[in-house]
Amino acid sequence: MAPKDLNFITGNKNKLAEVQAILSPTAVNLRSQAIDLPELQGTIEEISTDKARKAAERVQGPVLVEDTCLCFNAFNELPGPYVKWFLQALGVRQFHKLLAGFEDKSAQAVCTFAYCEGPGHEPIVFQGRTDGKIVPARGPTDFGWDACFEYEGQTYAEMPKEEKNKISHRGRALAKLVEWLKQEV
Ligand SMILES: O=c1[nH]c(=O)c2ncn([C@@H]3O[C@H](COP(=O)(O)OP(=O)(O)OP(=O)(O)O)[C@@H](O)[C@H]3O)c2[nH]1
Ligand SMILES: [Mg+2]
Repeated sequence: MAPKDLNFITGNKNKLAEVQAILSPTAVNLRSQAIDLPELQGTIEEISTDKARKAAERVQGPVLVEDTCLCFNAFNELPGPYVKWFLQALGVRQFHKLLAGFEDKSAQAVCTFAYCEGPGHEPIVFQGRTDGKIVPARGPTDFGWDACFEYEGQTYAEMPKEEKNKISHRGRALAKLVEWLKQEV
């Protein structure tokens, strides 16, 4: 794969750290600008592609953006793209109580990257999904809902970072992005 410059636009430093770690063994040169973009209400793909178009307009060049959803099966996929506001309102210690009245605690973490070549270009989407379940918080609480998302007996927060990145929604989405970059060159 030839070196490829990507400008990752995100206001979330934890996302950035994971993307840097996952892409570090590849030929991608990652830079980033911390811009908190307005987000549409809509399907996961609509939100990510709209975010990419807005980011490309803002920086007047090629951009990579990402939107993360947490979909509860008992909620028919909600809170999905709106999880940020639920987490902010409840805090990570209370987050699992959302599902208190439901037997089904299963959830999917969904990460959707959108790459846009520049203003006026159609964004391309790369999505990764990981199945897990929502549990009372265990492990460090410094990143989002990591402490409440259990995958095969461990919460994301309890896993060493390299382990999380291997099986995470973000790791899986970036594997698709890297495959695409290889074919592009
Ligand atoms: O425990 C977690 N493990 C993860 O792997 C993860 N990835 C994102 N998140 C959180 O889920 C919401 C997504 O919202 P989101 O995609 O709009 O992100 P954001 O607004 O923070 O940044 P950005 O939109 O500027 O990129 C925000 O609350 C993020 O903190 C995660 N939490
Ligand atoms: Mg956001």
